[in-house]
Amino acid sequence: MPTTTPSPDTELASEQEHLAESRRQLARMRERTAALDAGAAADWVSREFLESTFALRMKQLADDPTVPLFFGRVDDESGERFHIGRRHVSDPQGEPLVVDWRAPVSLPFYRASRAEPMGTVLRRRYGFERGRLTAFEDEHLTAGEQTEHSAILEAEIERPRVGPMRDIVATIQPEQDVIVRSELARSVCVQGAPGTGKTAVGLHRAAYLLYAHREQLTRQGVLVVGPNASFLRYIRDVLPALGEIEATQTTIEELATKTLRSVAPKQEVRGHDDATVATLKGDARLAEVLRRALWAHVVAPTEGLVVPRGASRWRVASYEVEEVLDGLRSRGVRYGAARAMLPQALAHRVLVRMELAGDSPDDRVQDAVARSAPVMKYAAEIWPAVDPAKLLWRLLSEPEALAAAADGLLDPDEQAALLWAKPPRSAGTARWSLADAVLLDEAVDLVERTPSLGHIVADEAQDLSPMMLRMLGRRSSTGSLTVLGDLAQATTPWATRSWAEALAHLGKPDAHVEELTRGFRVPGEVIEFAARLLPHVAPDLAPPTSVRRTRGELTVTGGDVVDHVRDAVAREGSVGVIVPDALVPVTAADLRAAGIEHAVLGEREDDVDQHLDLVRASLAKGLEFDHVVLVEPAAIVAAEPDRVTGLRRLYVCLTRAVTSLVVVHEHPLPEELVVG
Ligand SMILES: Nc1ncnc2c1ncn2[C@@H]1O[C@H](COP(=O)(O)OP(=O)(O)OP(=O)(O)O)[C@@H](O)[C@H]1O
Repeated sequence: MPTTTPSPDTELASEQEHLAESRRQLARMRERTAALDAGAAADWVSREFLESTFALRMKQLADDPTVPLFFGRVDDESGERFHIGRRHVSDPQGEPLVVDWRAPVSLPFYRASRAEPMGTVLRRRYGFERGRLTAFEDEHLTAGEQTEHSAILEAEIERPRVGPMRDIVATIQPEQDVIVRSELARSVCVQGAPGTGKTAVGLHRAAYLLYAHREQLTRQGVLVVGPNASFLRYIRDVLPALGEIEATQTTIEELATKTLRSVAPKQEVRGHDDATVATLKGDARLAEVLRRALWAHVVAPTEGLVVPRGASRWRVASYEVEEVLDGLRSRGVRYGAARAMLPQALAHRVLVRMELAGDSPDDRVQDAVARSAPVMKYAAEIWPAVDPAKLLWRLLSEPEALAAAADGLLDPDEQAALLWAKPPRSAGTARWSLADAVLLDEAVDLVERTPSLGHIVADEAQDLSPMMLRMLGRRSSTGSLTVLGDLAQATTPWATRSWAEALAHLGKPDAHVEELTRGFRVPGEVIEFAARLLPHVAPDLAPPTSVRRTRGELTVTGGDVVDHVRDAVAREGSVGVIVPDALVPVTAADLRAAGIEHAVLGEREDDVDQHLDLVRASLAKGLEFDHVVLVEPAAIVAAEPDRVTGLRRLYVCLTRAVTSLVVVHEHPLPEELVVG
């Protein structure tokens, strides 16, 4: 057994002194940064850069007395010891008092075991109470101890959940750490049962990569993509708590809206597609339809090019122009880039004619010819500029345009389904749906290459359509991805069927797929209950297990929802009342009438900070609460377009509880949930 408190008082006192000294040194580092003067910079650009660098550094050096400066220690064989914390702290001589958890020397803290001690003789974990170091616990990795049980680790996993998600830096598990520290060039896909820490792992990987490749990733950017705004609010504090404020956190809808606004300012996603149409619009075949529709704008010339210059008239025959077009088409560049090359390519042909006639024109002549009115006009006619929004608007409005581009790809029924019932008069007045905006993103990229970021973390990726996956794929074409999800929790009609398929759409077919099955959220009794649905929703997946010591409390009952909520609210920790979407108004009214204060998730900016959240079933994904009151499971299932999706939605809702789950129902439970 590792030794726990009570420990020798002197050892505890010495650790407390180390903490106090680390805090003093952190304060010194902060003072030094505050005294740095950006005014000495040579010009305003450098000054702005320095000022923002100093401001960032000040934020990173902020000391929150409630957050321990270090949480662990490793002693190696040579007698060196390293205290491990969220940030690096050193003394004036540069000697480290605390090393960053992401530094290579911290690795054994997460990975060393008795079987593989990695040169480490001791691993120490610290217990804190309100920022005060109160206990420690040692594991001697080279001694012949048998049990690997940590009370401090267990306490961290068992702690009640309050407010937004917290970092897990003190307790990252070896199988999670392998993902967190996998190299930047490598794309990783994590399939994981509910509560196995996918979101946590993705965020910690972003923090790790930003540390290990700071300069590159600050330049190229890191993006975290989550399913909706409430989820982003739930995770928003994790990266800043790890000192990382550079990563952008967003949703697919926000990304698509940005694209929409880039072609049609002030536009919003306002339209709505039914499930069949949205699924069709999310189909990867649409990428080919768009590509064909765009490139069909390049037309074979009916006449050759004539360029008057001085007394001469230079001619390029139409068959030669066709050769030029073929050459540009086969270069593998975007429509817009190839279009920009056309005048020069035509001018080059004119130059060849001049040379054949005995002239010796130079580059300046070629430039002048390329910029001349006849060449520009001719080029614009055979290779016109295309507005991506108009391109899409035409495809969705004009049956002939769609038929021409979709021939052999979409059958007549599919084409009919895609067309707007009442086409808007112009692209500018269209009510674009989310699926449309995603198609627009594809069209924009066909015209002009979308810049790639350094790394993207895509959470709940099982719910993305092929076209949405392509959207993220093009934003990481030269970067890498962390793809997180659970096929059993897929609830969109266009959800992916397999990770191999999703990764192919993302352009990363070789990404490594890891599976996590040890659950840190849902206690045993609750996860076993939820897992009854697994054979019906994802028969190929391994059933999740729980590492929680407590078995949890599961109650399946009738009675008044308000009474159950009242009981839950009286307990420690957060409470989520998860109801079928349609029951939100009546449940909110009942809670109000009973004087129970609550927030309706998704309605307010501070929703995830509340003690009690009323959560519509369709918004529960990714969240967790100490106590969950789940109302009318059968109605949650019935609200979805098909049974499997309904059962998956229910599986998501059943797996949000950390301590207790009360299922309240009047109608019979779905039969898949009843065994025997
Ligand atoms: N190593 C760990 N130590 C302590 N807590 C952990 C650890 N890993 C995960 N957790 C906790 O378990 C809970 C679930 O984690 P997370 O939300 O990342 O899981 P998930 O796999 O994304 O779940 P879901 O599929 O339901 O969205 C969180 O409270 C997280 O802090």
